[in-house]
Amino acid sequence: MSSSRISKVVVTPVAFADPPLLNVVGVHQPWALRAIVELHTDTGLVGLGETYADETHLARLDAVAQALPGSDPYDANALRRLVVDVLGKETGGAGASFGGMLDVSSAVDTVYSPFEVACLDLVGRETGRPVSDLLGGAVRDRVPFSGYLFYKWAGHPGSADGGPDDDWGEALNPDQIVAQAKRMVEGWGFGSLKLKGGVFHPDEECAAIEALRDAFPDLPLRLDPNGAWTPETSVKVAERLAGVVEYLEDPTPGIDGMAQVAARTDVPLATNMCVIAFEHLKPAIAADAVQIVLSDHHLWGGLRRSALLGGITDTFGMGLSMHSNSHLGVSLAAMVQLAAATPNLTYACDTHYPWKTQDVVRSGVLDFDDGSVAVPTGPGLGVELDRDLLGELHEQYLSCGVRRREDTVYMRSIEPGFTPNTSRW
Ligand SMILES: O=C([O-])[C@@H](O)[C@@H](O)[C@H](O)[C@@H](O)C(=O)[O-]
Ligand SMILES: [Mg+2]
Repeated sequence: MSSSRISKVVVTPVAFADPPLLNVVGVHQPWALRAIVELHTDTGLVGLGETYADETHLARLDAVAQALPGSDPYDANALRRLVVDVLGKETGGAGASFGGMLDVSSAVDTVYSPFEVACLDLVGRETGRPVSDLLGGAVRDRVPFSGYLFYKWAGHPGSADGGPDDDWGEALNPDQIVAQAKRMVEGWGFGSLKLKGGVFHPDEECAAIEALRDAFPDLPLRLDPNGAWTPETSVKVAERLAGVVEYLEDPTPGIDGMAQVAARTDVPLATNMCVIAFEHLKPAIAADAVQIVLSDHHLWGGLRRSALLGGITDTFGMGLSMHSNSHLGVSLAAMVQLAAATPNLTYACDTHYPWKTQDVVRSGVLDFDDGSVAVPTGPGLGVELDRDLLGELHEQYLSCGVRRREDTVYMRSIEPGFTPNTSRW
């Protein structure tokens, strides 16, 4: 049993510049929000976690933060009980939604996650072992990621008061998507590519995938329209892209819809939308609705519960990949430690990392080489906060005016008639 106790908890909301990336529900706002969690111990250690920073979520994090001092960082079960208890009092256990696309059935897993990660970071620092060791040991020394391609505008309309433009340029047709992919592959070495769809008619998005196939004959490809298509359209797309994509991700909403598609195609179906909690696994497996689950420690209740998810997918012969949202280096370190200790990670992980230009961690640890990140072998997560950068990104949070992710609201401020494309085609 450790002698260290959590003595102080600091939750810092930060904002970082985000390009106008398009998706089924709208477009990314000029600023993406994250919260950095610091757990300080009475022995002078600091453990780190990172999560979403929508204001409802922040209030829940703060409520847990107030109750945490005095806790034992080794006692994950007590931490979980504390989160359940605090959220029960504060919220009645209501769920959460991020960006109008990611719903969580219970806030407990999402709130618990950054504290669990920070506790594991602390335990790793105290014992001198990387977090991957605390999850069962690394089975790989590098973690592969896929290049995440987005349709996007050249810049944020009205960016003078909205935030800085990016240097990626416009990507609204197959040639521009191929150019974006070339930059990703040349700059980062990605060995697979994922296109975020749900923006244009499926024929246009299939044409982009076919252009990527011509440009990169050897790279596995994925298309994720976040449920923009009906089951019927999904089957047609699967027929067209059979042998071209390694999987289709959430072509249509819901376990029932995915099951209808899966029954009519051999193209594997992946999800981070219809299986987002443990209670969804049984009906999805029974209906053979999905062949690949995208884990995400931010949403599935931390690293150990994500490892449990990996065991369940293995048991049922399902594939396993990893979901991402706009994130910073603490999250990347946690993703890498988890992936390192997950034997059955059957696909390269998603990451939004190339889209950001700012971070809160010291550089030089999580560099991409050949599309993969070397697993840090030092104590804990293996990353250190840069306090100047943390302060800078916190100032941006205070001044940017964004308090929650609202892709649809932001899109409507530019295209007033916009309605989300869910099940549109
Ligand atoms: O960043 C985005 O716009 C993505 O669409 C993200 O919100 C999704 O949650 C995610 O990447 C996905 O795979 O569905
Ligand atoms: Mg997805």
